[in-house]
Amino acid sequence: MTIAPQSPPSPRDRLIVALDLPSVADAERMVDQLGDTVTFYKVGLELAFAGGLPFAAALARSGRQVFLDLKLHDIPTTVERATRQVADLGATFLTVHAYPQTLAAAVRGRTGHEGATGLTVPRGLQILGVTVMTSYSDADLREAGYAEGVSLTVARRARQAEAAGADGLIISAEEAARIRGLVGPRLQLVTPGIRPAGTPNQDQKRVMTPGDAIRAGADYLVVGRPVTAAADPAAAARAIIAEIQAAS
Ligand SMILES: O=c1ccn([C@@H]2O[C@H](COP(=O)(O)O)[C@@H](O)[C@H]2O)c(=O)[nH]1
Repeated sequence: MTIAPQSPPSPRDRLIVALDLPSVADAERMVDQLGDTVTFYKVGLELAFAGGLPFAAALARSGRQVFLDLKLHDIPTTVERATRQVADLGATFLTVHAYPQTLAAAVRGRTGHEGATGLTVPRGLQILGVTVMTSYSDADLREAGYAEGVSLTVARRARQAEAAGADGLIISAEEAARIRGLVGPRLQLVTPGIRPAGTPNQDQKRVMTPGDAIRAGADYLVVGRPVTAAADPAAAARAIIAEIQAAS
């Protein structure tokens, strides 16, 4: 079988807006405000625990791309079965923590699933391994008992994710160029910790501007508060997309 090469996403499709909001009603309002400017949304823990999974499925059915940032981490059977359930929601990306057992289980869960009809259901779900959270510095990681620090830990987890058959990585854009050299072109590099110039870092420690992140080799930028807490979220999103375009 020949697989046609995928065309690279447009600048607009490379921006993933994190809907870290307290209710589905707030999320619906934000999606309405952003209109056609944004095509790709992330539903994380806050919204998922507020009824966000049916909302995410509806968003996917409406033609938007959906990233379920659920950061699964459990014994392999639980992760595999949970991934099977998530695969039915129509999302594009699902995160799991980038540990070898967890990654391998999620990859099994997103493939070869039998639907209610007994036929294998075709899957679009891609598994992203969370390497080291962008809110962690070297000191934070060492305090948590990981003596290697950020750079070596991200590299180790990236190689393990590739070996496990994951589709992509959550890294900070600071690591993108080096990790691309390590893992080759197959894995999608998805980067939170994006801060347009002049916006506060808040709890993020490893940050980059949208333009620098694209130049460093990020495939997708995840942006939450700089868009959702802006006075004009659509204008903030348009400015980021313009920066992505200029840097592409
Ligand atoms: O390492 C990680 C993994 C996930 N995130 C998520 O991305 C967004 C970032 O939101 P901002 O408001 O732009 O800081 C948020 O949903 C995190 O849960 C991350 O930041 N870092």
